[in-house]
Amino acid sequence: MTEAVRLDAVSKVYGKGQGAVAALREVSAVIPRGSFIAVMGPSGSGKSTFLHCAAGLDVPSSGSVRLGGTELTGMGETELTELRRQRVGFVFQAFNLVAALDVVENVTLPLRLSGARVPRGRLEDILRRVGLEGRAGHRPAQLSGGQQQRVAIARALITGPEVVFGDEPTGALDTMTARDVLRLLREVVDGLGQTVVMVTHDPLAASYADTVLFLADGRIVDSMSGPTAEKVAERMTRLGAWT
Ligand SMILES: Nc1ncnc2c1ncn2[C@@H]1O[C@H](COP(=O)(O)OP(=O)(O)OP(=O)(O)O)[C@@H](O)[C@H]1O
Repeated sequence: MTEAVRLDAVSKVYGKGQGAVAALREVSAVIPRGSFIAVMGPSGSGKSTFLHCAAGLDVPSSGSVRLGGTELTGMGETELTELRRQRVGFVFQAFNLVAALDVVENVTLPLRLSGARVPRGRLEDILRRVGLEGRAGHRPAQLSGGQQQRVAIARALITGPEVVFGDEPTGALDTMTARDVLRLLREVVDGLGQTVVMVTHDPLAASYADTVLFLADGRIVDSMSGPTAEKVAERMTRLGAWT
């Protein structure tokens, strides 16, 4: 097994003194390359903090994060920015597209920002995979929510990242559209060998993953392979998420 991401005893404390909050407490996890991982847990359990530390968006208070063998802890902000631009992709709940740019311009933005050439073949392949080949010249406002999230997924894939991180990527979508987007994420794992790590509140979304990690109070308290929506919901209820 090759490791895409490895966290060793990662802790994150926000604030100081009396007001300090331990968002992560010595979390260790290995994310295998080519796997689809969902991160679940009650509100405030540390899911976003986990994702941000794993992706180099946030710096742990202690412990080690490695992306494909590269140690992130100790890196300066310039180095981290470069790493985020070239080696990871992000998909957010709110799509975060640039309204004034069309589909192709949004998708290729990460490459253009780093001064890289846009490989035509890859652009066409990715647009086809996400089902947007007929929409290349459309602006975000001319697309449905599901289509906008497909643009965001294409933008996350264009640099050929080692890992795509999703923070509630289906949180703003209706159930049917969310399913389409989840199927697409599953396809990029199965078809492209992409690694995907996704935070979600939704047991159905988590059921598309290979493995679900459950966080509670800043710790990984459980994991589940071959999840079903029912089993995930049951586990979440036991964690007190919905009481
Ligand atoms: N920038 C911050 N400053 C202070 N405390 C923070 C900050 N970010 C998160 N926290 C705290 O850290 C803990 C974990 O937050 P985090 O956002 O990681 O949880 P979460 O599981 O993603 O929550 P949710 O499901 O509600 O989005 C919470 O107690 C939160 O209030």
